[in-house]
Amino acid sequence: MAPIDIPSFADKQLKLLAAELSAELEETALLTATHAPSTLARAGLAVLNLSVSAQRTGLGGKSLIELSLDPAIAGTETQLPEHGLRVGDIVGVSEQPKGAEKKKERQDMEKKQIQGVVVKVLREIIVVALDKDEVDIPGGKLWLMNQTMTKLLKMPESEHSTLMRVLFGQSSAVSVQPRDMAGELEWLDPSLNDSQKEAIKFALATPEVALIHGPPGTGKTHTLIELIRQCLKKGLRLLVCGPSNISVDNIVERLSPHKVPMVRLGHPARLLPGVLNHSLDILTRTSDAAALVKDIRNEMDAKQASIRKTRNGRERKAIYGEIKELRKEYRQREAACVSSLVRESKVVLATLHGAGGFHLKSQEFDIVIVDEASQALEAQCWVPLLTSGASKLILAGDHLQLPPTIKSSNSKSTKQNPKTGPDGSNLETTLFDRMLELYGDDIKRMLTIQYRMHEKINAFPSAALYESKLMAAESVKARLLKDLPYDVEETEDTNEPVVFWDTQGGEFHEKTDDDDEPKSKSSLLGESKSNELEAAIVKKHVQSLVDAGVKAEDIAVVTPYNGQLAVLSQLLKEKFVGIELGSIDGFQGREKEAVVVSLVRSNAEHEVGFLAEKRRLNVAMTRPKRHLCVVGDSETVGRGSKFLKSWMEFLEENADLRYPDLDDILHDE
Ligand SMILES: Nc1ncnc2c1ncn2[C@@H]1O[C@H](COP(=O)(O)OP(=O)(O)OP(=O)(O)O)[C@@H](O)[C@H]1O
Repeated sequence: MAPIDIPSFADKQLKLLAAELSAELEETALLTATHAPSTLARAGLAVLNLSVSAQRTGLGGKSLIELSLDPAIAGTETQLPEHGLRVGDIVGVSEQPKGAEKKKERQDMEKKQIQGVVVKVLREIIVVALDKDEVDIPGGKLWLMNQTMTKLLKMPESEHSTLMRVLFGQSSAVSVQPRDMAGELEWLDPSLNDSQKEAIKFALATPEVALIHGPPGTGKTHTLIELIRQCLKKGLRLLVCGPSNISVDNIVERLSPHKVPMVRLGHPARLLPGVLNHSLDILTRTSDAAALVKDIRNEMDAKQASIRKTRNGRERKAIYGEIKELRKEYRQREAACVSSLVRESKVVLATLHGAGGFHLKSQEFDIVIVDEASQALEAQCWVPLLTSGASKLILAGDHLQLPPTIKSSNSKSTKQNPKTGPDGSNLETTLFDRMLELYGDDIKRMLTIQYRMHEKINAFPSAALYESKLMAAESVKARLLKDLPYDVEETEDTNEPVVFWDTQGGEFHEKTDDDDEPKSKSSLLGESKSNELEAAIVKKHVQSLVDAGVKAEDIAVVTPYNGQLAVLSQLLKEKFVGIELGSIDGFQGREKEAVVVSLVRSNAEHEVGFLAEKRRLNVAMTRPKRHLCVVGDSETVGRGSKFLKSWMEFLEENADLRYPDLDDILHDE
């Protein structure tokens, strides 16, 4: 594989990120007048809907602009949404395209972007010092974008670390030899399985970059906990990140019983209550070092009180002076307290964008670990990589499940426009994907025992996607609904791990939601499809599970189409209180005892749309523990792709097959 040029990679990513933002804005502008959370905003890479609330000249004659939420959009809400921008971040500010703007106009706006550095971040404002003195500040609604990629673009070659060069294929990754992994490790967790142990040994032995490939339910986090503890035994310092707060908190919670010296960065209001005692903000107030800070606070309060008692103007002025000095000291001590807490922590945990914070400035780490790496945009992963100075990266994820959602069509890998390779010209390509494309399977180890699914549910994904290496653990391989720890009757459903309701025959036809609606609106909802008769079969199946005693909260129904979700909600939500209904994409990372998948597509043209994405199907079929029920038209679906054809064949041979009777269904309705 040819080495990748870093500046041109960063440049392509920057253009794609800008296009992605435009695409999202276009969509939200048409759907609603107010702003909706977007992928980039959620990823901490952008803040939308801002306006300039003040402008002044700062040190060195630089223009400073103060940005806050545009009141025309935000109404009474003044607090900025979570954004991850920190003092020192390079940002671009530009006019926010309106949905109606033509592509050319939008591109012109992007060109007019002005660059600057964040100098102040408060709850309600962000102040940016502009790079150039005389610039036209754009009018109207603005957006601001984190420019980690700009940093990468502008970084001189002499500053590129060995790890960076390896990540771009400019130096090759040193491959790990069996002898490097030969020594016996003393395992801290006796329950680890062999593939987990192998992955840990591999990650420890790898000099630069290692991938831990964790298919559904295989204990990625379980493995990372042992890996972190083993690294600590070797005296290494770690920066551990994930794309979401919950992914990071999950690790903090599981490390906590092991008394690891760690600190979690991030606003306490966004952390799980169970991890608060590791939050940097909280520790700054409660630790021993905090006592010194508190003493000064008390002294300041006492002085403040004495002012009220003093009538003499000169004395008052003197006390004010003293308070000012004390305040300075207070700030210094607080900063020292924070920095010593961080310095003493062998493990620092933060979201990917949170890792860009000033707390980590001049902090050195040996290794960056990213959990759920195949759900993160590559631009996000570069935040901890650029701040940490680490020489090694460990990514844990599963590239065979869904990547982060991308809206801009010029970045999406579609059938007509297949993946364009690892050169940065596709936002959907994650760092995890790119490493696999660059170095192949030698760079990863796969976890092969899953602790979720019955072996019959496991069989197809294992064979079709995981080279038949994925096995069900002894403890789960034969679990059925009838064995649930509460009273469930033995029926043909509760005794069966995989059921397929095949609607072939053309009677259960799909409906396109724009059949009776204006096209533009429905295409925004993802050209949504629904299938009411199929939904009726779902209802019948759920009813029979519930009649057998399965609790509604142990059942989930998932579908790829929002249109079908709306139909299912109407039919099931009130009748089966506690049942979970969701899109397949939204259910990634979750599990349920029983899962019903409604495939929707049934048409004479054999069009399957969204279903052609095998990573989506993989997510759908790997959510259940004890019972998977698929409802769909094998004639339509089976002709969608090779993968779909083999899935339909598998179901026909292995599932408990059911053919619905239309009269029956209509009668039940
Ligand atoms: N070696 C093991 N022995 C027994 N149980 C295990 C082992 N490894 C993982 N598990 C169990 O498997 C389940 C999934 O593990 P964990 O939560 O660590 O995985 P995850 O990576 O977060 O999940 P997923 O891979 O599905 O995203 C947990 O209930 C965990 O206790």
